[in-house]
Amino acid sequence: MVNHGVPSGVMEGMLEAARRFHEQRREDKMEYYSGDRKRRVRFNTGGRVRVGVFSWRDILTCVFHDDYLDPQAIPLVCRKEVQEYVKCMIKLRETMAELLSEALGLSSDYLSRIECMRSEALASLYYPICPEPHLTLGTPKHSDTTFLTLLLQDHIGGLQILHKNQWVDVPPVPGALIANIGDLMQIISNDKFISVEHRVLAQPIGPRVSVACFFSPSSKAATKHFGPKKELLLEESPQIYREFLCNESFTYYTTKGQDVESALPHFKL
Ligand SMILES: O=C(O)CCC(=O)C(=O)O
Ligand SMILES: [Fe+2]
Repeated sequence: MVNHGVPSGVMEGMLEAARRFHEQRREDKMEYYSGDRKRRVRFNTGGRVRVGVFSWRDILTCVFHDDYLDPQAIPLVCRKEVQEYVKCMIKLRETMAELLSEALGLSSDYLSRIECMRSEALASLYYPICPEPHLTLGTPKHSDTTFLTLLLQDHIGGLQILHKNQWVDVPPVPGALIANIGDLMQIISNDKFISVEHRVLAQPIGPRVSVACFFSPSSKAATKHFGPKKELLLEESPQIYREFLCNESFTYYTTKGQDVESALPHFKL
């Protein structure tokens, strides 16, 4: 868990704003209701995650391409908070990019230079109280498909990671953020970093609010090839994954990738 200088007021403000959006009248949210992934701001409820797998949650997604989204497009009830929070996420991303580059033994500006985290999708998640929690999940088991996720959760709990085949609780810690490695980071690190599988339980308590910031490449970088960096490939760690275009990975994730447990095998050599 990390938190490099995101003021606690900004985090609390973001959680409250997310709750405010979701607790509006249905008619006010429906303006944003859409299944079209090309829309920069969209609201969705429950829905199919994979064949036979549904989620017990509502989601408002705001997509910042190259760190930018027209403020007018953001719902007014959460506009100020979303802008402020994303500004902090962008700052924290720079710190994370440096730390992760160094952890890979690369120059500290490497991940920033390849622009693999220069766009953000900010997801405000709302998990209503579930009357029959044993029948479903808030968010089914998955690993994140992008490079990095910074996650903020409220005090309710329910997030779990899969560790040695066991589900382990990630208890809420006030003022803390969770950093999740995504599949694409696992690939370019040649398995030095692992994208952990996680899920959120449906619960008889709540509602639970969380905010996930998913980082993906800039529009310029999305047209370039990514793959394990040569410096990371040694005799004892031969190349596991092939090169890929981000647009290709995006298409895979939104089509066939929806029906497999993990998309990583698709990228193996
Ligand atoms: O709500 C959470 O705490 C996690 C959500 C999540 O893992 C996701 O949306 O990818
Ligand atoms: Fe996730």
